[in-house]
Order: sequence, then structure tokens, then C-alpha cells
Amino acid sequence: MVLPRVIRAVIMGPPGSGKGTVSGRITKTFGLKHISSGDILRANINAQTELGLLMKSCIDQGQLVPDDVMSRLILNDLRAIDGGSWLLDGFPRTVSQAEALDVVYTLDTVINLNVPFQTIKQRLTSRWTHLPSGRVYNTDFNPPKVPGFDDDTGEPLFQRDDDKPETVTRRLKSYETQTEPVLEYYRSKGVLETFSGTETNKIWPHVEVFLQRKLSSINQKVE
Ligand SMILES: Nc1nc2c(ncn2[C@@H]2O[C@H](COP(=O)(O)OP(=O)(O)O)[C@@H](O)[C@H]2O)c(=O)[nH]1
Ligand SMILES: Nc1ncnc2c1ncn2[C@@H]1O[C@H](COP(=O)(O)OP(=O)(O)O)[C@@H](O)[C@H]1O
Repeated sequence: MVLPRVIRAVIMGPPGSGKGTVSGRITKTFGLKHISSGDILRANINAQTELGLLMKSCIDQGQLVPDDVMSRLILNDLRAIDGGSWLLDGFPRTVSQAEALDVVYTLDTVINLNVPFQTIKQRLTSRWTHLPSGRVYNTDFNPPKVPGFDDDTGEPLFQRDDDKPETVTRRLKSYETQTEPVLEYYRSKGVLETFSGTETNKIWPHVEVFLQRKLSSINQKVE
């Protein structure tokens, strides 16, 4: 699909709700650039940058990275895209981050994946990630062709330290206290679109139809 006008979107949902999985499908279908705060942080940890080393213990303990650090990091990346369409995944996670984003950009839509916590806990213990690309697998849902290795590159997959059950519980708590208020923030601005369910393959067709309609209505306004 051609995007005549720049589209700015955010995808939200608790950890493990399928943001990365659905983002992959959105970028493939609609051509938006996927920017994942978690992938950016993990790339920094892997490259042992100063920021990565500072943030690692915070992330491993299931706590959020400080707002000012995170907002600076993401806004810099968005500036570098220079006018292209994007889909933000994992940012904003606090009202303060949402306000920082608001100062610079107006969002077209915020997709909210509403998946029960019980479903999520089971998924995360079997999540495997390909660090360089951010591709995610699951030993039950979408296993790699060769266990432990990425389908596209053949490189090894890795299990995130913060996907341990006790850390997941802490991340879900921080989602409730710090991120749920962001949903209210976007609801009051009229841009929040919620998709509820327990299976990505059932949620995705609704997201796809919604985005098709949204993009064609935006493009009609441009013509
Ligand atoms: N069983 C199951 N696993 C899923 C489903 N959708 C995504 N997953 C897996 O659940 C884990 C979390 O998904 P991910 O997209 O990384 O969620 P995020 O943390 O919100 O970005 C990954 O291992 C996915 O492969 C689903 O419908 N069923
Ligand atoms: N916007 C953000 N603000 C603060 N911390 C963040 C943000 N995005 C990611 N992080 C940190 O990185 C961790 C992993 O994030 P992410 O990969 O998005 O997790 P998930 O996909 O499981 O929701 C978070 O638990 C948090 O410590």
C-alpha cells in the first residue's frame, strides 16, 4: 500500500500482549517504519554502550528506564527518520513520555492490544528473540524452523533475562500503575483504538481492517 501522507502511530499493550508480533505484520502490510524502544535498549546493552550498561540492571529488574533518558532516545530516532511514516512500539509507557511526544508530533492513531495477564504469563516463558532484528518466536505459537536459531539469518536466538516469571510479575505491575494512565490520556484525545482477545491471529484481522480504513480516510482528506 502506498502512503501518500506521513502516518504516525503507536502500539500499546502489556508486556507480551503481541506488540512486536503485530508490529511486524503492520510494517510488512503497510510499510510503516517500526521503532521498538525495547529493541533499541537491548541493542545498546548488546553493544555495551554507556547507556546500555547503565540501563541493564533497571531492565533486568523489570523497572522502567527513566523518562528523560527514554524520551531523548526515541525523539532523536524519530528526528532521524525525517518525515517518514512510523509505528512506535513500547513508547510512550508513562504520561510524561506521552506529553514529551505530544510536544513534537500529532498521532493519527494508538492501537491498544488488550490481552489478559494470565495469557501473557504463559507466553513469555517460551519467548525467544533474535536480537539484531527484534524478531520474536515462541516455542508454542510460532517456533523457529530450527530450535534456538533465527529463520532468516540462522543466527542464535536468545531468552530475555526479564522474561523470568518473577520479573514478568513486576513488569505487569508497572504496566498497571505507570502505563495504564497513558491509555486514558489517549482515550481522552480520541485516538485510542482497543483490540481485545487472547490470540494474535484472531486480533490481527481486526487491526488490519481498521488500519486499511484509517489510512484510506487520511489519504482522502489529502486528495
Ligand atoms: N501462544 C501464543 N503466543 C503468542 C501469540 N502472539 C504472540 N505470541 C508470542 O508471545 C510472545 C510475546 O509476543 P510479543 O510480540 O513479543 O509481545 P510484546 O512483548 O507485546 O512485544 C512471543 O514469544 C510471541 O511469539 C498468540 O496468539 N499465542
Ligand atoms: N518507553 C519506555 N520507558 C521506560 N522503560 C522502557 C520503555 N521501553 C522499554 N523500556 C524498558 O525495556 C524493557 C523491555 O521493553 P519491551 O521490549 O518493550 O518489553 P515488552 O515487549 O515485553 O513489553 C521494559 O521492561 C523497560 O525496562
